[in-house]
Amino acid sequence: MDINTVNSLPYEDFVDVFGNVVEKCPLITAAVWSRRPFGNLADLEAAISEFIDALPESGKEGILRCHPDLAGRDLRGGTLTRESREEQAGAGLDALDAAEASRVAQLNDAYKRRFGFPFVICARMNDKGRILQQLSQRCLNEAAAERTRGIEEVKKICNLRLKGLVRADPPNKL
Ligand SMILES: NC(=O)NC1=NC(=O)NC1=O
Repeated sequence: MDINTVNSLPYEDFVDVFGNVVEKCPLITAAVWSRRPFGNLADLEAAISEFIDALPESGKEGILRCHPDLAGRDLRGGTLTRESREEQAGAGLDALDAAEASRVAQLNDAYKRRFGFPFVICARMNDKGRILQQLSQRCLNEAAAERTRGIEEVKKICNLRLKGLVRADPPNKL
């Protein structure tokens, strides 16, 4: 779809298409719809980013809490969203051996106990080795730093999901 088509979508279709670009946060999509027309994909990305940045810390933590654990209950139970399932499988998180699965679960729990929100990373930009390394390393950070970093990862996930939906190049004028 090109940006002209995006701009022409009625509200319901816009939310149907873009409602999960931020995992389980269709509110963000519903909010930025009124910012149309978007000049290009970067404008749409910027509108989402600006909405997120304007949230209070509690709102940012809420976005992080909407994310399923990596290699967690939702993956095991088959209740991941399509996007999340593809992302986690792409990083090999659906093929962990028992030791890896146990380590990820233990680190995810430790991370959540420490910060009160889950570890979030853009799975498509990492493989399982780096995700495990980041998970153990980021457990040691301060909460404010992890809230910021988690939101940065949310934006990376969002941008990749948007790129799968909207053609970045300007529509052909010819
Ligand atoms: N906790 C997470 O980081 N979840 C996820 N990262 C992704 O890239 N997809 C997810 O579901």
